Amino acid sequence: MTVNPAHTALWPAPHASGAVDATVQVPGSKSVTNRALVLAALASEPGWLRRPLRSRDTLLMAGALRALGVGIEEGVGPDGTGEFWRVIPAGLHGPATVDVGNAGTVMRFLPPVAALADGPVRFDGDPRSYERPLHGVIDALRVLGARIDDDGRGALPLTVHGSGALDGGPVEIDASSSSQFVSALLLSGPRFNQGVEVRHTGSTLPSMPHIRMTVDMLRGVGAQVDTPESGGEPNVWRVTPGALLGRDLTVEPDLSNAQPFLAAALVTGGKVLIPDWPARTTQPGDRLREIFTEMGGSCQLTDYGLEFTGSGAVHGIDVDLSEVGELTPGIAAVAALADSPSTLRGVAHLRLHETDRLAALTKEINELGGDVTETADGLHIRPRPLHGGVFHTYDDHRMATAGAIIGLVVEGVRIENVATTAKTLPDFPELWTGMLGA
Ligand SMILES: O=C(O)C1=C[C@@H](OP(=O)(O)O)[C@@H](O)[C@H](O)C1
Ligand SMILES: C=C(OP(=O)(O)O)C(=O)O
Repeated sequence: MTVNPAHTALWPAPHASGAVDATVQVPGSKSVTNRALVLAALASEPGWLRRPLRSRDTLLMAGALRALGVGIEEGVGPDGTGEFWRVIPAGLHGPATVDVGNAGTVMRFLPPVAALADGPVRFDGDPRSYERPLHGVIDALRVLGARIDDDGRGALPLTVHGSGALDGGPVEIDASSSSQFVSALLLSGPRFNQGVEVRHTGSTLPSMPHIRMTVDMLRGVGAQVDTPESGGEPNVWRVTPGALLGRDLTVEPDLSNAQPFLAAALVTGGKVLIPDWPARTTQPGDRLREIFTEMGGSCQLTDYGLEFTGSGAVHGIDVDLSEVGELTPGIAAVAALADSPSTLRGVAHLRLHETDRLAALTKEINELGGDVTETADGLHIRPRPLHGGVFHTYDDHRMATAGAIIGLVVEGVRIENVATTAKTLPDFPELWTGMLGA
């Protein structure tokens, strides 16, 4: 967790002069867009993604698939339907080079795709990508028949020597450091000769909604998937080999990226409407309805979207976030402004996210006068009056949005490298000032 010396720009986080009252159109989900791209690339016919997220992580995914030979055409649909991407699957070819940036979805979901290519595919990325766990994918692919050159650390950089096909079959992995290991193997599973049976052997498994999203989207393109929830064995997922359909999919708004805007209503006692909030979704951000209600707000899901209202009071919370880890920075920011202490649990794996999120949140909130301590698997947050100062982001988009939440009620917060929000929400500064009516 080091401050990036290349990023000295400081963004004065806007201070809210009163209760916010805004409608915020949140761009598409990163997790849905990148799964949809992979599934469309592996399909046996062209497909469409409407309102895809255009951000660093999704453009890296699209760029990588193009490098492997997949056609991705971009366009704008008729009035009101927004942008679309048309994905035209093709034979997957190496040699190719993939830049994963610091995108967990790209570094985990694409090595199994590369194993199906007909030549070597080299994976590289940001310095932080070398530290993020990948052993679950590398070891599993070797068991399933792939040849991979790496430096033995179970991490990037590496080369997958695709041979045009992969045997597949049963494999055991420990996915306690990232659910994306499971998702990665399942997404390409229909294209393995024997399909895949993934058995998770670790003691914990984070981010279950994201695994459900993978299963749901696989079924949506015609794959047969057996899961623990559909009567299978606990911790075992089975994907049958078979062709995938091309789909016409409209991407839901990113509910985790809706978080700072909902938080704005909560901490200012205001009101925010997020249009197109899905009535049914696998996105973990949907849990915010419950979490932010417990922290003092109230919400109503209507045909227009989610209307979230702050009461003026912000309460602490004791909550297990293991299923929804990516919400932790935003919840920690709200908790630092609450009227009682909070305990956030079940998120030890966040130490290996974009940055060590537990250390980064502790340090940055405490430097504004807060009282946060790290626990073995989370944070203990005792609210104290905060003051302005620099909020470092460590190349982590969710640190930047967490700092912005605090800046709404604490004057003089300056966010270092707010541009890091481009990972999943390039328009964040404009959406944020727009919400405040600036
Ligand atoms: O599959 C996905 O789209 C994601 C899974 C989660 O990863 P971990 O299980 O590694 O936390 C989540 O934190 C990440 O933002 C997106
Ligand atoms: C953990 C995250 O991303 P990634 O997909 O890179 O793991 C995140 O977006 O909070």
